[in-house]
Amino acid sequence: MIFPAARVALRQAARGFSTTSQNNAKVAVCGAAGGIGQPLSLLLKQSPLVTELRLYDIVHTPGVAADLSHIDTNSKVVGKSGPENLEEMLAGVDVVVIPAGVPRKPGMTRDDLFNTNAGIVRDLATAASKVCPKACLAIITNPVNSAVPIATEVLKKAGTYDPKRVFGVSTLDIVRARAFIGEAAGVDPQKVEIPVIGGHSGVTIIPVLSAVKPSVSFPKDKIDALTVRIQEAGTEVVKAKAGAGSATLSMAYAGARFALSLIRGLNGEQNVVECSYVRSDVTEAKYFSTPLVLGRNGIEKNLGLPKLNDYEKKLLEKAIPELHANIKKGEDFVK
Ligand SMILES: NC(=O)C1=CN([C@@H]2O[C@H](COP(=O)(O)OP(=O)(O)OC[C@H]3O[C@@H](n4cnc5c(N)ncnc54)[C@H](O)[C@@H]3O)[C@@H](O)[C@H]2O)C=CC1
Ligand SMILES: O=C([O-])CC(=O)C(=O)O
Repeated sequence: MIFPAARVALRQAARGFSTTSQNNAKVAVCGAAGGIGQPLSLLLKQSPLVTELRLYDIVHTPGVAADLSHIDTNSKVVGKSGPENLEEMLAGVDVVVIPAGVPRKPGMTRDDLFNTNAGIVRDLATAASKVCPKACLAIITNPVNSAVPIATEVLKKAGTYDPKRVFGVSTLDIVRARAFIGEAAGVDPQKVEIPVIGGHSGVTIIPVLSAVKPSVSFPKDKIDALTVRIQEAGTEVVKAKAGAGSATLSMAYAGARFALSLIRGLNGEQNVVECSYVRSDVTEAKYFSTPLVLGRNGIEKNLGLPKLNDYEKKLLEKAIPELHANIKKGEDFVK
């Protein structure tokens, strides 16, 4: 006979929610004092899946850590700033989330951030390769399309590269697509499922509206408008913030969702699926976002391209040359 409490514990363990040894995720946030880093760290502090939160930035992290550490959840928070403390903050963590670097101002493209942010991503990946070589890296820093190849080349040089563990975070594109489709179709956005594939900038963002669940049928002009809005949503926020940065709160929400999905996969939970920009042989582009099953080793399985209609195939054709250029720029920076 199994007691009810034991039955619940077994069921929870099977779903990866055990509160015993499985639930022991150490997460580092690099760029933790920034516009994304602070609310992202708050959301991670709220999760029972995170047992230790390490906050790193070049400035202000001790204050952010002191503040968060007063929250009555069962995780330890430490925060140190300055490059001399970077390796200590990363040592032995399971997941490194990277929202470090400058954001856009109106009139800039994500690629305009390359010169400043490329070196930041390179240095953080270098430190990770030394002190947490098995960690999953979740890169939020723009331009994501080039930042993931940069991290990859650094890890390859260090001999610690595992393509199953390096992710570009494109979750905000899915979050936005759900919000906009929910609004347009009059349905609860939380019930909307949609793959957004490709990369994370302008035409490389490909919402697969033909695959929306529950199935909705929009007229052609609405499909055009929704597609462009999802592709340009980052710019919509940059314009609205009028010089005060880009999306931070929605990105923190999306970044926390992605980091927690990674941890659920690492914990052995089944059927955790997220789209993310990763090393890929699904299209001609070396890196591409498609739905992935996340598991104990990072990517368990790449679910590949969803079925595309002719309109979406044209979007894909337009995305590939830009992805090639963005990827090459990132690779060349490290080589
Ligand atoms: N992937 C995505 O969907 C999105 C990406 N982003 C990108 O995220 C990045 C951060 O954006 P925000 O938080 O708004 O910027 P922010 O300027 O508010 O914060 C960035 C933080 O990074 C820190 N930083 C700078 N150099 C660092 C280094 N070497 N090591 C550690 N930390 C360092 C800064 O001190 C600052 O606290 C930008 O590149 C932005 O374009 C923003 C929104 C969505
Ligand atoms: O637009 C930006 O610069 C920030 C970003 O990636 C987004 O909001 O999607």
